[in-house]
Amino acid sequence: MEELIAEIKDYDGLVVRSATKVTADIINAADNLKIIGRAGTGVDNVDVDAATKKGVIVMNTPSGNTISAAELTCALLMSLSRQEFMGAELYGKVLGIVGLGRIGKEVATRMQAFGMRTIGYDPITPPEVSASWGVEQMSLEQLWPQCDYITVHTPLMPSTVGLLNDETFAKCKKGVKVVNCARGGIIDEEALLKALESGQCGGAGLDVFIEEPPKNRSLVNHPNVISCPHLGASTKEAQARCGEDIALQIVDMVNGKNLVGAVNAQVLAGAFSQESQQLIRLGEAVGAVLHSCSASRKPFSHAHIITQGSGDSMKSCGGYLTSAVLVGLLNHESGCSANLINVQSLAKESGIAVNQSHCASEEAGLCKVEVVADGHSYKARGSVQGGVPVLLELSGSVFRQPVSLTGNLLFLQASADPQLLPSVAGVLASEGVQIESFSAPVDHTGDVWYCVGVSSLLQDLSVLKPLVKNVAQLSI
Ligand SMILES: NC(=O)C1=CN([C@@H]2O[C@H](COP(=O)(O)OP(=O)(O)OC[C@H]3O[C@@H](n4cnc5c(N)ncnc54)[C@H](O)[C@@H]3O)[C@@H](O)[C@H]2O)C=CC1
Ligand SMILES: O=C(O)C(=O)COP(=O)(O)O
Repeated sequence: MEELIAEIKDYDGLVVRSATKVTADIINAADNLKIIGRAGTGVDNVDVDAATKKGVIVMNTPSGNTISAAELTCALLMSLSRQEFMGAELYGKVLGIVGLGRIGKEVATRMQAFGMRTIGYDPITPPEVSASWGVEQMSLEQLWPQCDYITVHTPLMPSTVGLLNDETFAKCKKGVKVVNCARGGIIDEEALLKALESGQCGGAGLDVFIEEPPKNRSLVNHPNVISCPHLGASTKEAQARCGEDIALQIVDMVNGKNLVGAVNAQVLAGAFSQESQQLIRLGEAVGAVLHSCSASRKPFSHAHIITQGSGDSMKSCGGYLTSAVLVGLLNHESGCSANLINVQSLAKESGIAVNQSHCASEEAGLCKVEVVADGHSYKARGSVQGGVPVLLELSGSVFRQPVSLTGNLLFLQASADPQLLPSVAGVLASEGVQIESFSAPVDHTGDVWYCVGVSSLLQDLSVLKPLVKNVAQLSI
């Protein structure tokens, strides 16, 4: 681990199997890290929360080793049936499969070839789906007493820790044989040892342990246990598949082509088209404008993002557009390095209440944002025109021409005044800054917002203070 912490600093990507524990310390030491690729299924060896907070994508290759893990499970079931001089046929016996996902399904169809009756339980896989591959679903209460063999194929999570425990072993047939090729702890290790000692459990095939390799050897050394050191995925074929899958998935992600296998970046799914990229740039730019214009009144307490338009892209972009706006709002905060992966959790940590809604309308796609900082509301409305993000309105001031949200921009709030432009131009010229564009609001009453495109940002914004009520600048 020390070695990885020292080495990881300059790397953009990290690919691991299950033995490498990617802890928060490793993730936080990785200044450039953008992606953690798990060449395999379970991501319980990666601190996914820490990665998400750091804005790092975690991705796995969930189907590359399915067949290998299923085959090892079947090999253990067969070995358990013939472990002694006098064995027992699998034919006609009942196999209970807890977890009917990828591996559970492959185990079922293989063991049916031996004439086993396959029953199972899964809270997500519909009974009619598992029935189509020969597994009758039932509650665990109904399942335990019927099984001659039980195999578990769930992820390790609070609801699956100790699925087989003292209480559930007691509900099983005496002499039931169990296999765990999923994760250590799904079958409670102490309960299993007790059941093996009492004969309630007639044998166990274990590929995984709570601690790997297990320091406590009581299960491994038990005469009725057949054990492997986490070899379910260790075949040439599975390793070739997982290695190739993770490499291709990372290359696709880096090339902005596709996002496959990400476990913590749901917001990015479907955000790779050119249209989505333009909307993301719009969201970030609108967020950045509101960040600059409300600079004196932080922190934000509320952000409401409304998408408007009838097109499919506007209906489906809410998730990533909201995140993009938040990136623009938060990215310039000191010490904050927000991106689309971590920004929702950063916003939550900063106490910003975020709302998102969509309003179907015949108008072209619009992104409207309202933020509240120190009790004051700031609003912006923008869209994408000709592939470029533009600002149409800022806090009640509708611009005569859409403001192109690119380059160096100055936002000025002042009383409506035709003399403002020449006065501002004079001050800017004396600072060596040229005006490249100027957008005035339609309205001429009260305090209004102007936007000025400039050749470079001002060193000292206060030179404009005598002319305006409020001034902000940013570079997009
Ligand atoms: N020993 C090894 O080398 C390998 C182990 N694995 C492990 O095998 C396990 C299964 O992998 P896959 O089949 O690919 O996963 P999967 O995600 O396709 O299937 C898991 C299934 O478990 C179900 N499930 C969740 N909670 C449950 C509960 N409380 N009771 C019953 N079912 C529940 C889910 O609905 C899902 O259908 C994972 O833990 C994975 O890490 C995977 C590959 C190799
Ligand atoms: O893919 C999984 O979940 C596994 O348990 C396989 O782990 P491994 O890649 O063999 O270290």
